[in-house]
Amino acid sequence: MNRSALTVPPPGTPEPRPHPDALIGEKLGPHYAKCFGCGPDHPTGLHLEAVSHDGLSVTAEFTVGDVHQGAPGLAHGGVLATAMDEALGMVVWLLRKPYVTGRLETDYLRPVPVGTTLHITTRCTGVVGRKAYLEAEARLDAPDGPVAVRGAALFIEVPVAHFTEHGDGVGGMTPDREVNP
Ligand SMILES: CCCCC/C=C\C/C=C\C/C=C\C/C=C\CCCC(=O)SCCNC(=O)CCNC(=O)[C@H](O)C(C)(C)COP(=O)(O)OP(=O)(O)OC[C@H]1O[C@@H](n2cnc3c(N)ncnc32)[C@H](O)[C@@H]1OP(=O)(O)O
Repeated sequence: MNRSALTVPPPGTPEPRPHPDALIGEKLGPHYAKCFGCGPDHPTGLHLEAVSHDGLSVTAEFTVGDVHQGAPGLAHGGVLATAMDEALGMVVWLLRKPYVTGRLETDYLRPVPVGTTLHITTRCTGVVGRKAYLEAEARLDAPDGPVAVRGAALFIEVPVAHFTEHGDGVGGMTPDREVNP
């Protein structure tokens, strides 16, 4: 993909490892019930479901519904970027520190019809200080289907105060998924 240097780790950056207490090889629950990306209580959200893997990687599935259209019968590009953002955020969750998206790059390679299940794979390629470098790929209807979207991102580690000062705090986070218990 056309990827800026900002989302590629500097040469020599060591391979990142998940936190020793991170759940690997397991289904990752939603981090917040009302989250547009993963929350089960969101009526028109993406309801993204993900599984973590060794190597600081996540696979996730998202089925495009009627409520996700841009052009008639096709997924909205912003919704697809959201799906990538969510699946990328689930990877940094495995570092068990709070992160937010700083930069998100998206390349759209194929249209994604309503009814498609996107198989998304995301991976962390390096962590330098507060910066986590990430990449993502979404394939049509199967883990080895045609690539429809590629993504890359820079996530920035933030203190928990980021959420208490700017949002409604961390009360909605499920207790067993706390970042820093
Ligand atoms: C029990 C506790 C529970 C807490 C739970 C909390 C969270 C849950 C965590 C995980 C949830 C699990 C899954 C997540 C699911 C979904 C993921 C969605 C994530 C999002 O959807 S989240 C919303 C959108 N997101 C924002 O709402 C961010 C708004 N923004 C800011 O809040 C600031 O902007 C911030 C904090 C980003 C930086 O501000 P700052 O002042 O702290 O730091 P600063 O600016 O110094 O940047 C430090 C270094 O990052 C470089 N840098 C920064 N931004 C860059 C950019 N855009 N491009 C290239 N480089 C960039 C600088 O160049 C510098 O680099 P260097 O150190 O090399 O100079």
